[in-house]
Amino acid sequence: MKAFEAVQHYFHKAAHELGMASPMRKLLITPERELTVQIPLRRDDGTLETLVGYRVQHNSSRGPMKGGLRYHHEVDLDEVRGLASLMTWKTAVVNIPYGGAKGGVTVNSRNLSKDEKERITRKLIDSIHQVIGPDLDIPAPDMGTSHEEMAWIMNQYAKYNGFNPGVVTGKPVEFYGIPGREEATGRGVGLLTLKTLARLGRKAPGTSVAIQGFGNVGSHTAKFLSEADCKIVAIADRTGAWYDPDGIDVRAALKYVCDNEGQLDGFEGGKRIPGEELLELEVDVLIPAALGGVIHEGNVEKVKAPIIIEAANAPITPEADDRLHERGVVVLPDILANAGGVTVSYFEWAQNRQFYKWTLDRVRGELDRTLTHAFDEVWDRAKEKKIGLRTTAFMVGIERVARAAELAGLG
Ligand SMILES: NC(=O)C1=CN([C@@H]2O[C@H](COP(=O)(O)OP(=O)(O)OC[C@H]3O[C@@H](n4cnc5c(N)ncnc54)[C@H](OP(=O)(O)O)[C@@H]3O)[C@@H](O)[C@H]2O)C=CC1
Ligand SMILES: O=C(O)CCC(=O)C(=O)O
Repeated sequence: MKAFEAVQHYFHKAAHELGMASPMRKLLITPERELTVQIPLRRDDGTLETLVGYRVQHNSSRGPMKGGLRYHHEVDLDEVRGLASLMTWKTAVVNIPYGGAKGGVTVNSRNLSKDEKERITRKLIDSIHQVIGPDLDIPAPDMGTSHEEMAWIMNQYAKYNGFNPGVVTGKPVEFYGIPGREEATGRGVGLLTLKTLARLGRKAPGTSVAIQGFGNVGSHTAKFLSEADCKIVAIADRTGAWYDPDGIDVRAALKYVCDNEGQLDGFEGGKRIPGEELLELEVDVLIPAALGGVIHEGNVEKVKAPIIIEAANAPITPEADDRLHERGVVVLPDILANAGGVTVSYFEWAQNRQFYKWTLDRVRGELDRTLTHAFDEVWDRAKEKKIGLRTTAFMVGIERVARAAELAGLG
């Protein structure tokens, strides 16, 4: 199943539980606008490459559309469509006043110099500046992008539309960003992992955790959970996976990637194992925090963890999700588990609009409160109605979006 079809599958499952009629389903599932743009890239060596970029604006019923920008060689329109629609349900589950969007450029971000990344980012904004804006569509970081690209977006957008820092979130803290955005997704994943453990009557200290992906989300998740005395037994990035049943020294791993261009290659704090084996380890908690579709029909029977927290977007295919559900594996779905990032993006946007600075304590406090509320709502309803956590999270999101669409007169 392709990315957008997979999200539609979950949508229809939840819409069925809600008894939603098909005209409303059609309205909510159909993206409002999709843009495909050409990005000519002059490489540092003078050669010309033509890249393709996308921005899909899925739904604006609840407010300006919001979602990250991914630079990855597997990006295509279908993937961006799927991710954009996930954003619609994610912002609704945590009840922040946004719709959903996502963007991407098909390029291997690891093969780009900083100057090349800057040229790509500015060209992309040249092509989409009319359809983004603080009241329209607000990009943010995702795989392969960081605060640097967000600063260039703010600057390039200003050339067309004037200074307005609320056009993009995830900016450098000293350049209209907010303290705590960089850690926010991982902090949220960590916090909701602890809440899941607590609801299952398990204690955090000593809980073994394997994390796939050691970029923004994976590394901050590892840090948060190791500080909560969980035992991080495996970590991985594109260069491989590292395993130590006694626990990896997360601080050493963080320092290592900091000193080695963001990658774990050469890290000596664990036994090197093939990347795919990380997903099959006997651990209490498995946290995919990299690509989509990594748990699929081909490997789902080998996945042994009783708890999976979806830090990545769409890391489990629907076929594998069904099997995990049948086996009683607890899966905390992406639209709830990784919503910490967009939640703090909302705080950044609000701060930008007020020209007022929030403290890190305030950001963390509000983030924890927002996520706890959303988690409790989804968990309690799922248990009460005996419906899976993913379907329940979609139901909560869909209800809010449908209600807004009706109130706006579109229903
Ligand atoms: N950034 C955010 O705020 C949010 C991100 N997400 C989702 O979280 C996931 C990770 O995003 P983010 O951390 O921002 O991205 P980053 O680009 O910061 O990091 C991605 C990480 O995944 C690793 N990776 C890539 N391919 C593989 C692979 N085949 N096997 C193992 N590891 C791999 C990368 O390794 P390497 O460095 O070697 O390339 C890197 O460690 C994505 O699914 C994203 O959509 C969700 C919500 C918000
Ligand atoms: O911070 C944001 O606005 C979006 C983050 C994102 O792309 C995501 O949650 O998948």
